[in-house]
Amino acid sequence: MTYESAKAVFADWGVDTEAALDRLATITISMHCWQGDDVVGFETRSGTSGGGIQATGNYPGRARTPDELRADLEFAYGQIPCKHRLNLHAIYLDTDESPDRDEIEYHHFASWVDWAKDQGIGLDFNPTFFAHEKADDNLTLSHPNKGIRDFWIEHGRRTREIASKMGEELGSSAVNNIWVPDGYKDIPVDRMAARTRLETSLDAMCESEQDPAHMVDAVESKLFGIGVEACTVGSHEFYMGYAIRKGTLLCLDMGHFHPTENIADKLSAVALSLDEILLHVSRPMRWDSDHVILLNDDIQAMANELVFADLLGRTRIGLDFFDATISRTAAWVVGTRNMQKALLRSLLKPQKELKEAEATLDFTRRLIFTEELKDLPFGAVWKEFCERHKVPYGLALSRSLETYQSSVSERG
Ligand SMILES: C[C@H](O)[C@H](O)[C@@H](O)C(=O)CO
Ligand SMILES: [Mn+2]
Repeated sequence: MTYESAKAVFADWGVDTEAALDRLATITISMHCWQGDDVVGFETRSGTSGGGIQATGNYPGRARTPDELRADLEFAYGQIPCKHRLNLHAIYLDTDESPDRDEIEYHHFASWVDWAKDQGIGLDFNPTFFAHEKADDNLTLSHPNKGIRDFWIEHGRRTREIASKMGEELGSSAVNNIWVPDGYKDIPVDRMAARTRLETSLDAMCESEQDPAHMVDAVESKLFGIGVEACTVGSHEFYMGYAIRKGTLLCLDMGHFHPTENIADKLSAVALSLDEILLHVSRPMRWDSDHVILLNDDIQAMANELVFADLLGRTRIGLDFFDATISRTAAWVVGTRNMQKALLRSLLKPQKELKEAEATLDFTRRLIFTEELKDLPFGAVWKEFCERHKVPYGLALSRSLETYQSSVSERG
């Protein structure tokens, strides 16, 4: 079907495809650097990934240096309509020096900022509280040992300063997202002590005022991880309360809840108490497996909530998946485009009519509409979006992804 025919079909439903395309073009997604190298990073002194997260697979082509990662990112961005952001972790420093985590400084990341300027994109940042000998107990900011807590507090402080400078340099506020793996394999007897230590450490880490135009803090909860099955110190309730009281963003990672929980349902609930939300869009499979996101019901539900609850203006959309069994550049491209496709589908729905049906308790009409809408020609509108933004579509995309992958497969 041509775009013009599709446009007419949507117009019959009262939907303006041009308005949807224009809106989609304004939505920026923060693509995570760690899909490109299986969360290894560029430290010369770090350990294994740890912290209960695990990239599995050994597909060829893993980026081994900052230059390789940037080349892969440039290729991936070139296959995704519009400009997006890059989400960097603190282990992705670019330097000949070997600073420990409590010694990192802005200059270790300056090359990323120069590159981001060239690309015309913003950066986000994350302290890295895993893959380090001082995280081997699966306790960092909540560790009973003050020396270990202080080490991680200093790391976190530095990342806030680095994120702030990144945001200032790029003229675009960076999120500094805090996720710690802290927890217990077996049932603890003093959860309160651990949570009190985590709160005190977070307060110490975040005590310096930063200009929100340069950086904002986010806190990310989790249900459990490998090795911390019994208790995660930074649980959802812990961080929801913390974010509301302290005015930070709350990060909702789609892999960090019970498998049957509807994460999309949480958006409007937490949005009533928070100014801004950070999303880690991911795909758990039985656990926090971080599979590449599909255009599936969960992602569509998330996009629907963002659009229908008018939350796009105060939600920062980040991605969080890492699959090392497939081409890493293809993973970025397919996952990011899927997020955009879901948003486009939501923008192409007759929101007013659907809301009216619900408000008047006409649930039959709501059901008929939601089901009939599934047959609308979304693909033709997405194709138009790709063409307007000069990125490949369909088989041409497949060829482009395969050609690039062939060019990096020889990496050692
Ligand atoms: C690498 C990320 O910080 C990490 O995936 C974190 O966001 C997370 O989701 C841990 O399970
Ligand atoms: Mn996450």
